[in-house]
Order: sequence, then C-alpha cells, then structure tokens
Amino acid sequence: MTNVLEVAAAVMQRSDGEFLLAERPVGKPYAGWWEFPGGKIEAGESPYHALVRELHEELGIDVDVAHPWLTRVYTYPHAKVRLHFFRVVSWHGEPHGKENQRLSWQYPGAVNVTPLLPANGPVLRSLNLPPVCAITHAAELGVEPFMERLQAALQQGVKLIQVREKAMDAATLRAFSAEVVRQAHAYGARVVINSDTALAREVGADGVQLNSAQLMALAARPEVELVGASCHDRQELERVVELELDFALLSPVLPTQSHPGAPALGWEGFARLVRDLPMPVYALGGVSRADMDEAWQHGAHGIAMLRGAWQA
Ligand SMILES: Nc1nc2c([nH]c(=O)n2[C@H]2C[C@H](O)[C@@H](COP(=O)(O)OP(=O)(O)OP(=O)(O)O)O2)c(=O)[nH]1
Repeated sequence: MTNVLEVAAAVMQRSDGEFLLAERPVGKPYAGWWEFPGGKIEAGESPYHALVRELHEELGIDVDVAHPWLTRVYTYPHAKVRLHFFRVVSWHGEPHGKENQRLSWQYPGAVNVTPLLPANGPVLRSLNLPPVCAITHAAELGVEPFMERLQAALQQGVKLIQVREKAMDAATLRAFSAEVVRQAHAYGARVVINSDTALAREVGADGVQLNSAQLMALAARPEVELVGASCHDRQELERVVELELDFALLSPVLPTQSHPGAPALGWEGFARLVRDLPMPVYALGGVSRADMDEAWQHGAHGIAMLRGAWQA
C-alpha cells in the first residue's frame, strides 16, 4: 500500500477540559465508531485549511484559533492514514451534527462513548496529559518550603510532577519522593521520578522520566504506567517514538539560569524539531506560564518548568 490518506482532525476543547467526539455517519467506513471531527485533506490544501473547512461542513462552526498538536500514521485494512491533529481552542458557533452524526462532549480520562476509531487510543492518552509539567526544585528552595509550594501548586491544579533532585542522598530522595507521591495522589496528580524506575516502583509513583543517555541506551520501554524522556535533538525525539514512550521534554527552548550560555533552540527551532511527531512534547528551559500560548503555537503540548512552577 503506497498511498497515504492525509487527514485533518480536531480536538475541540472547552476551557473546562471537555472535548468533542463525533460518531461516524452511516455509509462511511467504520460507521458508528467515534472519532475526532475532521476529514480528508484535499489536493493542494494545507492540513490547517482542511481542518477549518471540515469543521465548517461537519459542525457548522468557524475556527478562530487552532494549534498543531500530534501527527499519527495508522494502517487500516482500507487505507493507511496520516492524521494531523490540531487543538482547537477557540471557535464561533455551537457545534451541531450537520451530517446527522451524533456528537458528544467528553472529559479526558473519562471517555464514555464507544467504540473509538482504533487509531485514536494513544491520542486519548496524550490528551490526558496536562499542559504543565512541574519539576521539583527542593535543592534550591529547601525541602520544607518546597512542600508548602507543592501544596499550593496542587491546589492550583498542577497534575504532573517530575521528581528531580540530583543532589539528594538516596535515603532522603526516597523519603522525599514518597511524600511528593502521597500528596500528589491526594489531588489526582501524577508523579514521574527522574532516571530511576526502581525508585519509581518503590515509592508508588506513576512512572519515570528517562534522561537522554538512558533513552538512547534502553532497548525497550520500562514497564511502568507513564514514561517520559528528556530530549535535546531530533534523534532523541525519534527514539521516544520508537520506544512508544508517553511524552518528551525538549530543551533548552530559551536561555536558562541553570544552563547559562548553552545554545537555546528558540521557538522556531523547537517547532522544527517537534513537527509531525506522534507524541506530546513539553517545552522546557527558560519558559514560564506566560509562554503557554507561544508554546502551543509552536507545536508543544505544554510547558515544563523548575523555578516557574513553584513561584508563590
Ligand atoms: N476525522 C477523523 N478521521 C479519523 C480519526 N481517526 C482515524 O483513524 N481516522 C481515519 C478514518 C478515515 O479512514 C480517515 C478520515 O476519512 P473520512 O472518510 O472520515 O473523511 P471525510 O470526512 O473527508 O469523508 P468523505 O466525506 O470524503 O467520505 O481517517 C479521527 O479521529 N477523526
């Protein structure tokens, strides 16, 4: 099979997190299966323009703002498809099924319509990753002040935390990690432990964050629920794809305090590196919450922060 069907698909998400699924109408392949609204890209059309046209035709809405997100290739018996996913964050009009298809608003992590198109399972997992990855910073703040900031961050809705404390001795790190996990889980937040899968299991964390050396050396995905990896170039990002990890952090996007003088990718460089990847990538290095929009415009899933995550 040589021909690849190019498709634009939309994750239309409201500010409360609900996103829209549509049921495929009678007469199409996989009729009755649920999908993200969208459709085939026509000859000469860009993925973005196809998205805007399809959402107008299928749902009667006009897209105001859409960001490129993931690109997934999937082989069905009837076709090989390349799905260009966008996150549509602003639109005009109330979506309605113009082709008599049923629509349903769903929460990430709690989807209750079925069956979903087979290509979409990993996409839902990706959608369930939050926009902010907060990296612990107790070495600089001190453990007690850090724990206070952690409470505040959890109350404000932080849902993904990476424990990364290179200077702690093993016993302190174990106790610290266990406490972060305990507090995070009380708020429904997930925790990954930097570089140490055994420690992640021991303290009941959700997974591990591989450093780039581990990423390149590993033969298979570690067997934990959630696996991220730290990347600095395209080769490392492609290794994340091969190992079918859940997400990547790509750095440094901007000059940082922790790595002064290191050459930064810049937003354009970031966008070039993450183009057409199938998994979410967080922008890391010198970014703050104020950069979220910039990050989305350049293909990031969200931002990862050390200092900025814990500011009072
Ligand atoms: N729209 C959409 N298509 C998806 C998703 N996941 C997935 O595997 N696909 C596949 C199913 C189809 O093979 C292809 C989309 O083609 P389609 O037939 O729905 O496109 P269309 O709306 O332009 O259809 P048509 O009017 O030309 O018949 O992509 C998804 O989430 N949304």
